[in-house]
Amino acid sequence: MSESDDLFIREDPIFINKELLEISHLPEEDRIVGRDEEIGQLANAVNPAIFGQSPSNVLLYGKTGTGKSLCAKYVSSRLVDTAEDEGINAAFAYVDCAQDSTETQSVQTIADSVNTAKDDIYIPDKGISTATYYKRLWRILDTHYDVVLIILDEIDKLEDDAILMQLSRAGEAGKIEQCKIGVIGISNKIKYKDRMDERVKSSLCEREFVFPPYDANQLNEIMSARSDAFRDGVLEDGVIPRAAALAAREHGDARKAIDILRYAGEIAQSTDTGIVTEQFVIQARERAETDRFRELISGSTPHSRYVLQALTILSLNEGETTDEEVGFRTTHIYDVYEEICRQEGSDTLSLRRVRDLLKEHAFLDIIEQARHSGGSAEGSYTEHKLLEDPAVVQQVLEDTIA
Ligand SMILES: Nc1ncnc2c1ncn2[C@@H]1O[C@H](COP(=O)(O)OP(=O)(O)OP(=O)(O)O)[C@@H](O)[C@H]1O
Repeated sequence: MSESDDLFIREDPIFINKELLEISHLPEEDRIVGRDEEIGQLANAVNPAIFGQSPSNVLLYGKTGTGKSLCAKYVSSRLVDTAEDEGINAAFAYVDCAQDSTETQSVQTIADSVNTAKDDIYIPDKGISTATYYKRLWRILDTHYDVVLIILDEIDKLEDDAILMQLSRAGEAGKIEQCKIGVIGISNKIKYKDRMDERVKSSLCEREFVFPPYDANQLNEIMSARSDAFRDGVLEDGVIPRAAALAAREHGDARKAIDILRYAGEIAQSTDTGIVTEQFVIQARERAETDRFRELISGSTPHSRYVLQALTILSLNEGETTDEEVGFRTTHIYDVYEEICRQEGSDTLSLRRVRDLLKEHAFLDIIEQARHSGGSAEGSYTEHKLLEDPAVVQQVLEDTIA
């Protein structure tokens, strides 16, 4: 091959602005669709910050991909800009509590992200006590800011309420004198509040908003507003409506819709057709499902996966004989689980432990559990049902168990 021959493609044939479809991308206002009301309510709750007063603490609920994080970040960044116009020093910190689930990790992340001056206060990644992180955080807040918003995404993943207690009481307890703190908690679990300590609950849940799922039209609009991620003429007409319809069927998740669109583009890239077809959308949906599920079970132990595999085998076998989704009893799952352990050359856990593992899967919304009363002869029992497509679960488990 001579040097003038092109070994590489110099121009992406499909995407022209792919960042628009990255999940971390924060779209501008004109690309945020159908959330005017939620944005207005949230803005109203934190509005006092503009006058240097305490913003209300807010809890946002809603299923995944309903725009909670997006609206929280958008309103916070607008607040910071508007406050600045009014001569108020404001900032916001974003914590992904799934990643920073301990008190120390979350306080470190907050302190680090507000420590923009980096003059005399040093926030190391680790190596100092939780109490020292707090002390430095309070000092940064009082030295540099009038008001700070703290977004705690997936707040239900925090190991305990300790940081919530600290943040909600910092002013009263005299830890900070000048700076006001507002907390925006975000959760997918509507029951999260029930688990909260009473004192934390009363101060953190001053306002609560529920984000409803998107319908197919809204998903269509959300994706259309980003179709300039693609080169002109690359998207077949039916692609966005098809992706919207698929995502709407599964609880109106905008994240999934955007993932499907991006993957469909990537599939087109790899096939050299130069065009994104509806067929690619269908393949992309399978890939999006598989990826999401792989992430969901990535931290699970081998036995937790064996238990899930047992339920998957039962679901797949049952699917051959009936179209109805049926549940399976714990003892039934346990029998199959024992067989899997034998094949894997592993000891079995007790029935009670397996029951706990099933409960954990239910907590992650991988399965659904229902209690039944079998009448006087049988007593009551629990049935378990896969919420994910069994074929997807099987595919992922094959990859991870192997
Ligand atoms: N109304 C909208 N307009 C434009 N894009 C949106 C909208 N809602 C969500 N998105 C996009 O969908 C993706 C997921 O949204 P977001 O992270 O805000 O959802 P979430 O409700 O916080 O979900 P999770 O609980 O899983 O974090 C993001 O890429 C976001 O940009």
